[in-house]
Amino acid sequence: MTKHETATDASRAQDAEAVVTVTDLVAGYLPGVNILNGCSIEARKGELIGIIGPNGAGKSTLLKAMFGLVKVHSGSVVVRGKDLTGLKANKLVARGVGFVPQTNNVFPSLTIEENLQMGMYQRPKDFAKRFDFVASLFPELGKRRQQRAGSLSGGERQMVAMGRALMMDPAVLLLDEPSAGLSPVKQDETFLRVHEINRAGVSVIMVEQNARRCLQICDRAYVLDQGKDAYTGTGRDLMKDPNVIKLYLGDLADKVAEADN
Ligand SMILES: Nc1ncnc2c1ncn2[C@@H]1O[C@H](COP(=O)(O)OP(=O)(O)OP(=O)(O)O)[C@@H](O)[C@H]1O
Repeated sequence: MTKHETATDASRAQDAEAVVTVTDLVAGYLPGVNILNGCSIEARKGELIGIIGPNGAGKSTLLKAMFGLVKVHSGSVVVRGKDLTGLKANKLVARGVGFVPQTNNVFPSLTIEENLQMGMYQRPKDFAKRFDFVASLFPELGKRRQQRAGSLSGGERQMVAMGRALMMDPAVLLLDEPSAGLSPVKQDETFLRVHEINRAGVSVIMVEQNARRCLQICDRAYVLDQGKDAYTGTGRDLMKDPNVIKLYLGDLADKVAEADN
């Protein structure tokens, strides 16, 4: 049974408090050129939120704007009740926001352990405790802590990058296309790990190109179009929504119908 099929999980999440509320975000890389055009999303405590949409819709830009890497022109990013709009990344990390970029997300010349230390430079005394937590989610990282990250496979690097972001005990983890460039088997493994991270109590906002898998594991998702949240709902509802299918999903709905039968 996938997560979105458990009614109790869904209703629990609906009652939960908001961890992140993004309201009417307008942001872009260049003056006068907005990529986000009034985008609003919310993640409640314990939720796994998917962000999908066509190429160039602004999915990665949304995460970067939330993480202080793209200039916000208007709108707000509120985390656990505090307005953190436009704060720099290091301040956001200290306030409970973790971010895993899509590429160049490990230090290849450093060992796994050193990579994880880099995630904790603001709170080094808690290293051992947090390392144990990360190693409980990713046992391979614990066993191979002295191995250089540059010698790891793409899937293993993704785990190091997620592990590093988890070191600061984030309330919300922002993941930019964690399955990008991985084989189908490794993609499945990565989604499983994301699900486990979420089950360990971390709210997750995940941008994904692999819409079908994303909608299968998330509690709710947003479909972005032209820098705005065009549709939202549970994964299953979105897969059946004619507007979403027309905009983005194509023949995905047939596959869902097949799976239902
Ligand atoms: N560093 C940058 N400088 C200027 N424009 C950028 C930059 N990065 C992205 N853009 C532009 O912002 C728009 C949205 O890009 P973004 O990467 O957020 O889309 P996306 O929905 O994540 O797409 P994809 O699924 O293809 O990764 C695109 O038109 C892109 O060209």
